[in-house]
Amino acid sequence: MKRIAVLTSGGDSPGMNAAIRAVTRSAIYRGLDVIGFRRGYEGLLDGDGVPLTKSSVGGIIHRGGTMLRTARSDRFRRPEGINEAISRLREYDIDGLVVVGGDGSFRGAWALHEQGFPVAGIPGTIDNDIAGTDSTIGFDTACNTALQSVEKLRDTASSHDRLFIVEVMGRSAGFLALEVAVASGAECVLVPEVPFHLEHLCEKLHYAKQRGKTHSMIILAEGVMSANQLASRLKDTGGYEARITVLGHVQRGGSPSSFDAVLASRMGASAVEMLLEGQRGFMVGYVNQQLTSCPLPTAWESKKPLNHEMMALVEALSI
Ligand SMILES: Nc1ncnc2c1ncn2[C@@H]1O[C@H](COP(=O)(O)OP(=O)(O)O)[C@@H](O)[C@H]1O
Ligand SMILES: O=P(O)(O)OC[C@H]1O[C@](O)(COP(=O)(O)O)[C@@H](O)[C@@H]1O
Ligand SMILES: [Mg+2]
Repeated sequence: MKRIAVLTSGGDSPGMNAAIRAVTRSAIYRGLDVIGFRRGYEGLLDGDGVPLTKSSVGGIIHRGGTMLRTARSDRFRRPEGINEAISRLREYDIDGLVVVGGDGSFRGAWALHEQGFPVAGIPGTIDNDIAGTDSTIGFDTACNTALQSVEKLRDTASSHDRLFIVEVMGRSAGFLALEVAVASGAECVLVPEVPFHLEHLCEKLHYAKQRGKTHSMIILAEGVMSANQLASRLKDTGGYEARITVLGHVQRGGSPSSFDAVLASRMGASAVEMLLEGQRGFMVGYVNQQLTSCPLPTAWESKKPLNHEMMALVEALSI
């Protein structure tokens, strides 16, 4: 292997820059050239590659977003897109590609692998919805960003004796919502993995009030329904007046936490080492505090389970 490429794809996440830096510097350290493709698979199809050097990835480890930018690419999904991408990689003399992204990006990387192209995946998404790794790059930072906001909202909720609904990201995964709910001491958490029952939620709020609670926080993952919808259903069914806050894309920005910067650095370096060892079509994972690798389809073939003990904890600790 003489030259590898790296790209970031799907939703950005804090720590992606640290991963780009680690891939680049460890590859150069091992005598390889590195090309960065801008705007994910879209940029790969456009041939938008730039040489990455030791200095061009300097000063980025602490920066949120991704210096290579990212995109979602419909063109790439088509069979001709995959073949075109491989032609582009060959034009650039690339021997291996490192994809930093989520489950969708890994499906794309697997399609390249199935056409015989060497690929490695590094899990980068705030959703943490990737099986085969305990944590994805950006999840810890997003939890801390959301937590800061929930703590501020708790101040005003308690001062005014109010009910708040805080909508966090997660179209089909409740990892972020659950982590933030436990860390903030929220009264309720609603996640896509657990069926939602309005009556049950109203009962909970009712009993909380009876026990003397003057304010409550509901952490809602966006995949369940919007905060607006939940607020109007709570009003119609239980007569509850809720204030709502939608945290939105603020959760995707900011400097990576030390956990994410270290995770990204370790995963980036491992991806290069594993490619050099001859591994193909794999994802780097972090399981029980060890770096691991698994076949890319592990990421989406099995659904990563939510921690049910943590779900129960939200109930038990908000009495
Ligand atoms: N089944 C698939 N086959 C090929 N490419 C895919 C597939 N699913 C997703 N992709 C590519 O990966 C990109 C990023 O996927 P997306 O699901 O948006 O983000 P993430 O990787 O963060 O989950 C998509 O825009 C598309 O180009
Ligand atoms: O930035 P967009 O296109 O609005 O996407 C929002 C989605 O991206 C995420 O932030 C991250 O998801 P992916 O990592 O799968 O792209 C989700 O939590 C959220 O639902
Ligand atoms: Mg995804």
